[in-house]
Amino acid sequence: MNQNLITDIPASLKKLQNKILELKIAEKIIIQNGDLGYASAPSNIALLKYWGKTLGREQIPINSSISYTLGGFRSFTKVTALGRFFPDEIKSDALFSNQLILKNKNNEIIQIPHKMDRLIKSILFPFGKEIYLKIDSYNNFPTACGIASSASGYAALVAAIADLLQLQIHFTEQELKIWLTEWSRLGSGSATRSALTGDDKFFVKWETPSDHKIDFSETQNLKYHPKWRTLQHVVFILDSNEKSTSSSEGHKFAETSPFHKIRVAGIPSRMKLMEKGLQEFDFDFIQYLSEEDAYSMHAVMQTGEPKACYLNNETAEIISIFVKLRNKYEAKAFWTLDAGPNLHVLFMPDSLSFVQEFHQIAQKFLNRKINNIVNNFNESLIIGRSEYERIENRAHLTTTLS
Ligand SMILES: Nc1ncnc2c1ncn2[C@@H]1O[C@H](COP(=O)(O)OP(=O)(O)OP(=O)(O)O)[C@@H](O)[C@H]1O
Ligand SMILES: C[C@@](O)(CCOP(=O)(O)OP(=O)(O)O)CC(=O)O
Repeated sequence: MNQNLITDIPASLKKLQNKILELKIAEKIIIQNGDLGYASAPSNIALLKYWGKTLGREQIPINSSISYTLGGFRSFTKVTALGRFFPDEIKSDALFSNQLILKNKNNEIIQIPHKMDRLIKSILFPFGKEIYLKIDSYNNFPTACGIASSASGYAALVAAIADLLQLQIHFTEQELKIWLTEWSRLGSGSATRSALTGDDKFFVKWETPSDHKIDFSETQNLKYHPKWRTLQHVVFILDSNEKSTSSSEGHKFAETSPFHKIRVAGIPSRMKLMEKGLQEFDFDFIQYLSEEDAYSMHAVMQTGEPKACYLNNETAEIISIFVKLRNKYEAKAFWTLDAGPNLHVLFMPDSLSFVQEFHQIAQKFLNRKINNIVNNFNESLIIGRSEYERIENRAHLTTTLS
């Protein structure tokens, strides 16, 4: 097996790779030195979490998940085709991993993870060694600390390559959807939930196949009651340092926890209940299901071997403050966590004063300032330069609480 290429790709995606090859041979897709591709993808926060993968399969989750799209927390990615011959300025950087160079907003070169290198090589397989990519990518929020930067990062990268290849023209809508969601999944599981284009992608479901021999995992937007449109989201940053165990590493230990099987067995019924709660606007039930699943995922993380504790003492302390205060005010708000200590709070607009008071009390209790980022923008994945520029000018995150 070639370790540098993803081999376990679904038949539907293989078919699309063949289509790209045919288009290339027919000279309908011609990529020249300097050609560009642009995309911007939102992050997402799972309400029912993906934790653990199907053994022996590439990025097939052990359980289905549901997420809320964080339209304001975005990755912005530009890819440049370099062709076989690198310009001198790139050569002098001398830091490319055969297929790509990743740069951040300050033009600093970032180490390219092996899994990203492998993804790009696999996507560009129909082009052999004809295309090398320069990648400029940045996030408008802290990276790798539990705000799912891998979700937006990989979805934006895949979509920018789609733009470079002009797949919006060459593929049908359904083909483009499969191409984007499946390559994003193969990059980072949670990225598939950030890879849907078009309006109204607030809540997204990613389903594990019912039969584990099936190679395809479906991602789709969920129907929801229109009242959810006013849902607000803020993340309280307790620690913005990169976590020591990446989510990808953490998934590997999930099944060593005695609670893992129990959690996974309960997910199908919870999925149904959550879908119903979203359709009917049963806020209290969504609150209950989300908080329970966040606790149960972290219980699995903390009881595996080796243990991965993504939380810190402050997280537990401020959750306790949150819950006590919510009970007092009967506020419409709930918390959730990713693989990190930072607290995500989702709430209805009439509970804003509760969230502000919670913030004040939590800061007093911890005796320090707690930075927060408010998600103030709703937009799904966008592809292409003009849309990228439109979004880049508008998607500024603000810290508006108190
Ligand atoms: N803009 C980006 N472009 C490309 N890759 C990115 C980008 N942002 C983040 N990544 C990749 O995602 C990795 C972070 O992924 P990881 O799963 O560890 O953290 P996370 O996404 O914050 O975690 P979680 O999904 O649990 O919240 C980074 O180390 C980097 O490799
Ligand atoms: C805790 C989570 O955020 C885990 C996300 O895991 P990743 O998608 O980051 O992992 P890989 O597939 O290995 O890239 C929960 C979730 O987003 O569902």
